[in-house]
Amino acid sequence: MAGKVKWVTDIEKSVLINNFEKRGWVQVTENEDWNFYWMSVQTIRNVFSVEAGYRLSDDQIVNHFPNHYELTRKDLMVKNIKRYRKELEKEGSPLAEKDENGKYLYLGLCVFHRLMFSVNIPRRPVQPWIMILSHRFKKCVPKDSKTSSFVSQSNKEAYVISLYINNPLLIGGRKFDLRLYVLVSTYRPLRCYMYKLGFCRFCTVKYTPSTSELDNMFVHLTNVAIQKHGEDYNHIHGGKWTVSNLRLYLESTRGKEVTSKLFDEIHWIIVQSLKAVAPVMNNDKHCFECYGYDIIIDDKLKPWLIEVNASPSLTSSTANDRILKYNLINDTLNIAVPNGEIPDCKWNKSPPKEVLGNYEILYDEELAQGDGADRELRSRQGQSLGPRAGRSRDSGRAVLTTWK
Ligand SMILES: Nc1ncnc2c1ncn2[C@@H]1O[C@H](COP(=O)(O)OP(=O)(O)OP(=O)(O)O)[C@@H](O)[C@H]1O
Repeated sequence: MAGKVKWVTDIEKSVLINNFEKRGWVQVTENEDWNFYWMSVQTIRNVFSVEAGYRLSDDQIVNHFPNHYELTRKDLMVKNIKRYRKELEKEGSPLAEKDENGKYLYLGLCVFHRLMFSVNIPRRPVQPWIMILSHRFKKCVPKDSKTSSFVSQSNKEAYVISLYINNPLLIGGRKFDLRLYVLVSTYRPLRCYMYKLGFCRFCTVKYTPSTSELDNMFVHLTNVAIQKHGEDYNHIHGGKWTVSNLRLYLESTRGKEVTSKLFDEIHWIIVQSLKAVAPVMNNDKHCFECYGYDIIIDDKLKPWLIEVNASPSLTSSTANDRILKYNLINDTLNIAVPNGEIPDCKWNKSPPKEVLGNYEILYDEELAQGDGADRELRSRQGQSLGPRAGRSRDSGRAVLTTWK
């Protein structure tokens, strides 16, 4: 058995197990010597807890960073993005430029989320809020803009409340969101990859911003786990579109230039969210992580980051889904475990292009060295102003946003 990777998982999904078996890896239990552990977020907490006293050896790797929640908990993500913006502002970075109303011109990345323990909603305009409580959803609208409060059955639990995007881009009258996969192999230096085969998840019932339908989950929540219980759920396509279909649709209905700008902005948001958490992330050399980014596009074609998932679902709702997720894991393993051999966590985590499969480099801090904020901004302004005015010749090596 020497020389073969020994794997464990506590997530019994065929797309994982088929990939391990295809490589001729050997299954062991967590109490035996293992090299590769694809684990849930609960297990990673235990592995890295002080009480566990676990020390991973150089030939062991895992699929999470210990404090991934700095990115994947909505309120912490917001806190980190705010801190990142302040730091850029202090440095006098042009990226932190604001408009005349004090709004960041380039760093308005995500929906406003807030962790709350009481029931008062921060005072804001009449826009609805979405409240997430113990994985169950309750939506609420301020009763009126002055009181901005509502009655809760329990005020002991923690809530995350988020400003609700009530003007989503609709296709066929339906709301959808994007699920994009992003692999981070190291945070310092930051190196991340974008998976080309993301998808859109559509609601089964036509959208209306009317408050009378606010309780209708089939109108507002794009989660497959919810939509599959809808009367109109289609089990063949599962209410999904590939991102490339979305791109084609937008190019033909809105034009190539705005579509390109939208995708550039999506890539920009993802890179900036990762840069915001990089300084606080425990960049343990045994770790890599494949995140599921959830993005909603509004009717002005502005993308909003809703959430980042550390354990994106590996459940397959359709035949295409199964192929996609199998390939996602295959390509992820090819990057995380070079040549499928016993891992050495000290390798430089810079795989050759040939093994990337459907991943492409989204950002590589080492290649970007010397590019600096000015250059990033120039490329961003170039995109916003139109036909790539500010793009510099080789910046595309480092940042995907400049060569899509
Ligand atoms: N701020 C928002 N504006 C508009 N729609 C939203 C917003 N937040 C969430 N949604 C909708 O609700 C759905 C579920 O939200 P979200 O993914 O944040 O919940 P969750 O409980 O964290 O779900 P999971 O972790 O299972 O993905 C999203 O897919 C999206 O369709």
